Amino acid sequence: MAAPAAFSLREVLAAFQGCVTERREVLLGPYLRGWRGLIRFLHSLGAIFSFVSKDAVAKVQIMEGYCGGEQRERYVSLQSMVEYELASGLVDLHKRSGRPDSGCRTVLRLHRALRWLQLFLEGLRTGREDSRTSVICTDSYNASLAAYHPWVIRKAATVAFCALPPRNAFLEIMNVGTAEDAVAMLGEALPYICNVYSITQELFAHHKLLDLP
Ligand SMILES: CCCCCCCC/C=C\CCCCCCCC(=O)N[C@@H](COP(=O)(O)O)[C@H](O)/C=C/CCCCCCCCCCCCC
Repeated sequence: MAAPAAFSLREVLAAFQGCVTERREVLLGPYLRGWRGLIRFLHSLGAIFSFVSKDAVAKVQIMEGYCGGEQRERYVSLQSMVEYELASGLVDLHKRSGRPDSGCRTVLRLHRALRWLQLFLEGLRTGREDSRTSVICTDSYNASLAAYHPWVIRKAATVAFCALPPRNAFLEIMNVGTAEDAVAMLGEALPYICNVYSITQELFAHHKLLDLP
């Protein structure tokens, strides 16, 4: 069996860069490719993060199922997905009904995680050489995703963060070159990630989809 491809920050950058169209639509193909790239990186951090990657993979798989399914033309962009799922009554708005998870609900979970990523990468980029990745990661998590997780997940996440390598070693395993090269590439990648986040936030707020159960 072929070994899984190594993580490439360049590919993640290209995916999030290619996500947004001139009409400010967010294309699901590149969006999910960006997530696949990030998950590859997570795998390289070891088994302690497997509870995180399992959940992220499950969510990406749900979306890939929709994007390759019978209604695939409705799942080209986040905008077309929201329009289709709302018009067809596919989204559980107040309580989960036992139906398959909607695309809107699933993307909302990834979208919240994207906010964590934005804060984490910005913390890494601007952090001092001797700053601790675990602290940057915990602070970013507490300022974003933690609000949506029960105690047991918050605890497990906080314990796992302690296993993260120091900042410069972390930057070096990004496969971009030196820590300085990685910082430069983060500076390039972040505006694209922020743009995808803001457009999605606006779209979900507009349709009152930010609290889906
Ligand atoms: C540019 C390269 C450097 C950074 C690379 C970071 C790689 C990160 C890859 C993936 C990020 C994690 C995505 C996690 C998605 C979590 C979605 C979620 O919130 N799920 C919960 C709610 O789902 P439902 O139950 O409502 O279906 C679910 O309960 C969560 C379960 C698992 C725990 C999630 C903990 C999240 C911690 C995020 C930090 C990851 C640590 C990365 C270390 C660098």
